[in-house]
Amino acid sequence: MIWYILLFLSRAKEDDGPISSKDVAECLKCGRELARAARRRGNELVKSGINLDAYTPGILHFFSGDLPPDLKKASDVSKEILSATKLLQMKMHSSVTPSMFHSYLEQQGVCLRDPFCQPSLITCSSTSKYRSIDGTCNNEEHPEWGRKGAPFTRIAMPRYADGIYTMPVARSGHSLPNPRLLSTRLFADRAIGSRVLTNMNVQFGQFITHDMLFQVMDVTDEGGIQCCLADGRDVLPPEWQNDKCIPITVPDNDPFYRQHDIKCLNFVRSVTTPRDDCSLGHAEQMNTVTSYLDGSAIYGSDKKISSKLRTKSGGRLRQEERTGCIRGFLPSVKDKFAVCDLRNASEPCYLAGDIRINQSPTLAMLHTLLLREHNRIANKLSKLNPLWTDEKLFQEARKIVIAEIQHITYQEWLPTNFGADYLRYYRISPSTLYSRDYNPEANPGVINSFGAAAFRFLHSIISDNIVTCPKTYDKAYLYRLSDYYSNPCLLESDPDSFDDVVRGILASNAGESDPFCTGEITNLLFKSRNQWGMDLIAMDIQRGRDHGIASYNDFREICGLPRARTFQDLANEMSQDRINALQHLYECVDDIDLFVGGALERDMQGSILGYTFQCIVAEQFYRTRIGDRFFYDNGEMPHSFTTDQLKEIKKASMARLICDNTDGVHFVQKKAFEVESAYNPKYKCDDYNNIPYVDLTAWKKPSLDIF
Ligand code: HEM
Ligand SMILES: [Ca+2]
Repeated sequence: MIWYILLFLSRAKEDDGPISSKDVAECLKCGRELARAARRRGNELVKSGINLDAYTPGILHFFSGDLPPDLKKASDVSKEILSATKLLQMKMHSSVTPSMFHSYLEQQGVCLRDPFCQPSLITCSSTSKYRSIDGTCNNEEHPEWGRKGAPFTRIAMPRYADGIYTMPVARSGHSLPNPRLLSTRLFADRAIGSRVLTNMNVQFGQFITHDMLFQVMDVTDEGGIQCCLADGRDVLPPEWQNDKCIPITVPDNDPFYRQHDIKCLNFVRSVTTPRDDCSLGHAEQMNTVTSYLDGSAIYGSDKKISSKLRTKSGGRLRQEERTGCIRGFLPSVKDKFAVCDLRNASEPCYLAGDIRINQSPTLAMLHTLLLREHNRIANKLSKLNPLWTDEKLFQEARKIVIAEIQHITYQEWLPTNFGADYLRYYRISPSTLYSRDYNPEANPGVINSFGAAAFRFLHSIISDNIVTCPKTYDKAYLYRLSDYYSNPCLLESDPDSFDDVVRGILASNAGESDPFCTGEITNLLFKSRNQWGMDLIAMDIQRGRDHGIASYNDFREICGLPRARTFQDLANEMSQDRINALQHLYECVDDIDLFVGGALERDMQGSILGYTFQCIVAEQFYRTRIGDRFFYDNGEMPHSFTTDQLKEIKKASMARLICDNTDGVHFVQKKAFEVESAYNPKYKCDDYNNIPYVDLTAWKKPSLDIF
């Protein structure tokens, strides 16, 4: 067999083998035509009325994802590359397996030639003291690393059925288990609350997710893609389906959807992007935001958006005033009904650096705190340095806000969730003052299995309700999450509402990190005015397959666990009843999806994750720290903070962020990601010993230092 592969590859290389250079050129040409035809067909389908209706879960899903126009070309080129790769594969002898084909492509290095694919023309100024908005030039050798629009990186070979892009199948060649069935059988709704974590912990997790990654679904030039009959009673017949459709079908006996007669949940494949050299090969998905933890959800990932968000005076971001409130609110979007699910135009719909901002009121609340923090800092800096220009004030305030977010993430959020011991073990914790770990060889790109599987497990800690709490703390009001998707109006019912939401999120417990998930996300996601919505867990499983994420068993091996040969080999990591459930649903232990297997593992001590997810999440946060030239505590760089400044930044905390940016929240527990207790009492905001204050006088410069 090996002999045959070698012979085959060497013949192919000499051009007189099964594939000649003429064949390759033909595949590239036809690939382009096929991709263009698919695009025309997609547009025609939408124009002929197969589109997403208003007030449906499908359209709300598209509200929180749009392909920026400047990334459309990359998406189109990648479709041409994928079609060409498929055509080339079809020209191969039938005995050529996907992995042999992969080796062939690697050896040959066949690339699409398109002006778009010229070696990157990014020019970097080596003296810039500040990060770029789009993530370019952070790494001086690889200015494209971590940029908006970069491909997600992989730490395992993809498991596409054809090795290129088709959805994965079981070892036997049968279909993998239905994602909705897996969701109902393994991720049932049982209201178990975390004993320790607050809902602020959940909200911050979603915020840093949105800073680091955003995979968007494919769209046509005419609008979003519909894969189900409009009433959800069935999938569309194949001749009416866009080729990016991967709808989730609902089993007949479904415990929830049965009563609503829903058989199909709309679902569309993610946008793909070429590798940097436009080489032929398997699909890579696109990250449409900067991978760095760099506040991109606040400031935007491209210059145009960033500029739209600024006042252009005093270094401030745009904000709106509200009667009865001291502090500002996020600016409003122009066309509210295009991205929010409002009952009337007086309800708010906000604009920020990330389009997902309005997905829930608590997400918009955290964005508002950070907007206020930026403007608070810009105002202080301007008082300290009256000669600083708008640009200087903006960049310095942005740099401080990003440093605070990185500090809160690495010193507060990660240890709370994953255990301080593990962070030390995986070398994630930064040092006491400066760290010197920047490694220009480390690609800070987001790992596909982190975004499409491991980090999504935190969907299990979302709780049913949004809680609000008045100043007196004598009552708590509960609002169902599903009544407020894409509608942040809870923040503005009256002048106290914003602070009531902050008090509520600090006083309410997150869900437990277990494979039980609230029906608010597994039955009612984006329900709008309907009685039913989508299933986020089924989507997580389907998304993992869409991205060709390697199996759970592959990741066990990558992370250092023995490969399981039988279901029983999982016994060290999982309880017997979970093993039994898996055995009941999957044909073979190799078939288990990463999302499912990882979610069912026992938690590591002190962590909300099991061994395999912990390993992937740790690898990601390690890369995010050591691969970022501008990481906040990097020392000895032209842009490094001075010792006095860094000491101040390291006083930042979630509790302080709340104290400084609310009108009427005057008491906060020191560890805001954990519930109040005897060991974590509330302190007054002016108790600077217990809730330290970041003193900005360390930023006062001699008056000549204007820029
Ligand atoms: C109310 C709370 C939340 C809602 C409604 C929500 C909803 C969603 C939706 C609709 C998607 C896109 C699904 C897809 O198309 O594949 C998504 C993706 C994701 N979510 Fe959440 N989520 C929430 C909270 C969280 C939290 C707390 C975390 C983690 C700490 C998280 C992590 C992720 C990740 C990593 C992705 C993939 C992002 C991407 O690739 O663009 N989410 N979420
Ligand atoms: Ca970012």
